[in-house]
Amino acid sequence: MNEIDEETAAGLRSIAREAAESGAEIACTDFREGIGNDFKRDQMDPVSRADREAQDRIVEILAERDPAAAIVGEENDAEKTVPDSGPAWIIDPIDGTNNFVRGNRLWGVSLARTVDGEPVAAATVLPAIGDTYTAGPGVVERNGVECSVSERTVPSSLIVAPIFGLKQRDRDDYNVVTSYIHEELGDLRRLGSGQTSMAMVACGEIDAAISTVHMTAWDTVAGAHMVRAGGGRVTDLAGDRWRHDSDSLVATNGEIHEDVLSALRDRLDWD
Ligand SMILES: O=P(O)(O)OC[C@H]1O[C@](O)(COP(=O)(O)O)[C@@H](O)[C@@H]1O
Ligand SMILES: [Mg+2]
Repeated sequence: MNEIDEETAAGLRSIAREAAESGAEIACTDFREGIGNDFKRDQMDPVSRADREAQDRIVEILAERDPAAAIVGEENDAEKTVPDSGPAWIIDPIDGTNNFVRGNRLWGVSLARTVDGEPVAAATVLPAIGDTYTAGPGVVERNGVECSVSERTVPSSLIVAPIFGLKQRDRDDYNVVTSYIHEELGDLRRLGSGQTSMAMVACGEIDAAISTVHMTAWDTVAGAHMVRAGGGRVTDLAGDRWRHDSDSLVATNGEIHEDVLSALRDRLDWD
């Protein structure tokens, strides 16, 4: 973890929350208004005016409050790569756009602040549900109340979210992961928002989130930081510490981590 002093960390966390809330306010004006949307890669990859305008507003705020930091963002022409040196913000103006454009409340505005590629603060705001998750080094809060990962270890009690699998090419892996969950664990949650899924792991609402493939920084960095801040563990399938450029992501409450990794590796014939 990067060494930054407590006051700086608290300031960055508060900027993250304020900027995410401002983005959320913009997005909410279009929610359930039947405004329509375009598509990027395919029909399961929508983008709306709300995504673009929320990101623009967030960028404005960050440029004013933290001008030295680079900005990485999902939409518009923002930089797409997290810099390995110096400060940066990573923005997903709407994580869960498929839910958003259908009028489903499960979408969030998510921000992470990194130093040298490692997160130091994060916020994920779910305005339509009313939950706000924030994290600094070693602490995660939901609506201002400190939280932690679950303590569940019994396989049949675990609820796990696959957070990948929209792309057809990932469906074989996705089927392996869902079979594992159905055959060995308690239940599956597929929320349509990776950031929300990881915030929920951080606060013990679910027990793990899994992707067997690389995911973009705006879908992952804030959530991975929250899981660690809540006492959980985030690695790749090999068990190495997860980074924004890792080729897979396994985020758990920590207790179950080795068992989940080993079950996944067995089922994926992974070496
Ligand atoms: O399977 P893929 O294509 O990597 O997409 C998975 C990602 O898509 C999402 O469900 C939706 O992301 P956006 O709504 O920001 O486009 C992410 O939360 C999720 O983690
Ligand atoms: Mg998005």
